[in-house]
Amino acid sequence: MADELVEREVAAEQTFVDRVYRQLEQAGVAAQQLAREGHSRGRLGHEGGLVERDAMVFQAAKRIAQLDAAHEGLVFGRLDLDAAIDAAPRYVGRIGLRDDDHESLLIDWRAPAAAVFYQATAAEPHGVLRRRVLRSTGRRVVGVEDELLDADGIAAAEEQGRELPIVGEGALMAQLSRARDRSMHSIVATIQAEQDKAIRAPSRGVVTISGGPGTGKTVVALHRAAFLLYTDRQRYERGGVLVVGPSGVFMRYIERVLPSLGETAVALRSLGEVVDEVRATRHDEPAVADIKGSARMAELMRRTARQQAPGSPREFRVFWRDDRLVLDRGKLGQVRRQLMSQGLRNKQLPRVSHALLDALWRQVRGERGREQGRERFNEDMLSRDDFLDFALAWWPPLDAPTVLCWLRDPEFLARVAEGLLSGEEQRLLLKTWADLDPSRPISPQIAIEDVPLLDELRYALGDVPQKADDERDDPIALIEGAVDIQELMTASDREFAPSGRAWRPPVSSIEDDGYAHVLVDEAQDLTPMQWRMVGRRGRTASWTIVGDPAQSSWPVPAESDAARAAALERKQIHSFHLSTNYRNSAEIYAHAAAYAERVGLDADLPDAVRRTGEEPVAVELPADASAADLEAATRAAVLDVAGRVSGTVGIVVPVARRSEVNAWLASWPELAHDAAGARAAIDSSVAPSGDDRVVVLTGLDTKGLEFDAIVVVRPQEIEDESATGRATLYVVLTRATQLLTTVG
Ligand SMILES: Nc1ncnc2c1ncn2[C@@H]1O[C@H](COP(=O)(O)OP(=O)(O)OP(=O)(O)O)[C@@H](O)[C@H]1O
Repeated sequence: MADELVEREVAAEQTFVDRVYRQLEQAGVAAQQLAREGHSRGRLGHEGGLVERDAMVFQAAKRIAQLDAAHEGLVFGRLDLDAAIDAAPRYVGRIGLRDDDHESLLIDWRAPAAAVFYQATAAEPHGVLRRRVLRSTGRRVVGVEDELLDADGIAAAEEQGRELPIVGEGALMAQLSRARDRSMHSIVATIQAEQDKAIRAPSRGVVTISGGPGTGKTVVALHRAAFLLYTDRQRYERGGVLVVGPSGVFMRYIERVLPSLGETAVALRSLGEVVDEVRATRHDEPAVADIKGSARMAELMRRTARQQAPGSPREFRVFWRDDRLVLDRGKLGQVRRQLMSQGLRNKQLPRVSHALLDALWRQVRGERGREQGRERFNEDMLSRDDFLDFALAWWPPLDAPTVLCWLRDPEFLARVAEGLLSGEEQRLLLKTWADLDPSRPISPQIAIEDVPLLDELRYALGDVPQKADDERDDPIALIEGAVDIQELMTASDREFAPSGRAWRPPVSSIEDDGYAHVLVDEAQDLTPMQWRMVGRRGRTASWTIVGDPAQSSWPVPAESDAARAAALERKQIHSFHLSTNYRNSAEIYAHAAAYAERVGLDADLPDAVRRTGEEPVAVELPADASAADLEAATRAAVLDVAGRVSGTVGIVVPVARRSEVNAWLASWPELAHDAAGARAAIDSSVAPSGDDRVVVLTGLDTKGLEFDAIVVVRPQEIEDESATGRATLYVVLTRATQLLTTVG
């Protein structure tokens, strides 16, 4: 009987869903027609606007269908309201859709009319009698999950002949228990009331979202990005939305959420990719990362950007008429200081030749020379290769990678680091910079921690001014300094560039860095230097900042707080807090919370709502256990959990054991062929392919991710690995949805 009832309800919903898809196909036809007409009609008045909207809806729906056919349907929610409000059901979907009469058929989840779907509770039903979530596979409805919000209301409705049965076990629990795969999924169907408030917060100033592990901070922030695009598409599409997360692995984990909501106009960048055209993927060791992240590096970069280019000429001599003119160190020093005082280094390029000519002209004393005058002098000088070569070699246009490479020289570093860095700190930095080579692309040579330094240099150097085309052959423009830098560099490069690399202007300009909205995830981990870098992208933006201080891996929180405050200037802050852990089973989270308490982390402890009956398992090895014992115990643990969950398994290891454990995995035949088809991925940092179910990660790699099962190898070593090892281990212990085993 109960099954029959469910079947009947599912069939009824299928009828509606079929209608939605038919309507969508019509939108598709309209969209194609629009494309054929070259958009000419789209801009004309009311009718054109409607056709254009059809096209947009169709495109968004196509993207969603491609991405999520196997998981989530376009239509996911239904509300039955008090007849006094509306006796007809209202449907909520990932996009909005109208029928032929332009009446609403499906409400976009972000529209004000859909808010009640998320905000109604039994205590405050807002006129909602029943909330229903439709579970679908592609176009097929496979189940419904109902929630009763107003029992008296339903009884009254049934008296009036409306049938509103309650079926299913609750959408949230069904959603939370599903097996995890390699991607984060959208939660549109089950957004909870406290999350909805953060998603729909007005877009002014800064919205902060805090909460303990697994409370949905990341997924909520992404839905907020989609909400902002919906509410003010023009502004956010034109200005851009930047989402910054901790790692490439994390960005790949979250990259499907926004497209599955129909949004693609968002830049997802890991901290190693925030600067255009730069892509760093590896971390420095913790001691080096701590130095490179500290606010002192801003001063170091400022000083570096003001140094004379190593290897540049220090003197210029020329005969003109009856005079021997000399620019020696002292005179050049004066010109340098004068130019530097006028603004950013590259911005002075157009003034360089003029300033040098001034200094030379002051030395012209002979009668013949004075009589011929300054104009003639300028013309003569500017037609001499030796003068132009000198000018450009002495004050070359500089890009940030070239200047960063200056720091590989110990003497240079000692000079600029005076009073800023200890000898030991300089030694640690040199270890990572000694092999920098300015003639090779910079990205593969640098660590994630170097990227903010490059950005700092970009801003300290300034952009190289572009020369207007009509000034090309104008000698006056040349004197004014509008030299064609590219052409002249070719000559001077031959002599002065370290390896003959011709200088090219960077493609990106610091003026193009700004976004309309900046969303920072795992914000507790940003170093002061990273805050400065991200801050530059959001000077005029609204912000969403997401984090949990107890999960922080930055050792000097006060320094970071100051940098964060500076990045946000005096923007108004609206704070939201999430209090339910949707990831971990209650058993796993109790274990992690007890750990946090034991080691003295000041953790924000959310409630975990889902019980599985599976307690975490601790496998204890004797202190003198051999490598073979550790491997055997790890293998047993991994095979055990891999056999009991159908989704992903993470093996978390100390950094120093990473390659060792990867080698083990490669030699375990069971893993390659286990019953559930698990295949070992070799090392997460090389981007395992999509169907790999088992991955090896270090503690820091796990930030923001989740797995059905986690096996932690030697947790004590992870804790001892860095100054913030306890927080890292706490992160690791909060990654599993179903099973947690530690092998210690
Ligand atoms: N309302 C919801 N409905 C269904 N699933 C949810 C909901 N809220 C969160 N989740 C799920 O809970 C898990 C944790 O979410 P998320 O990763 O966003 O949490 P977080 O607060 O960023 O975690 P952490 O700080 O530990 O990295 C995800 O699988 C997410 O899909």
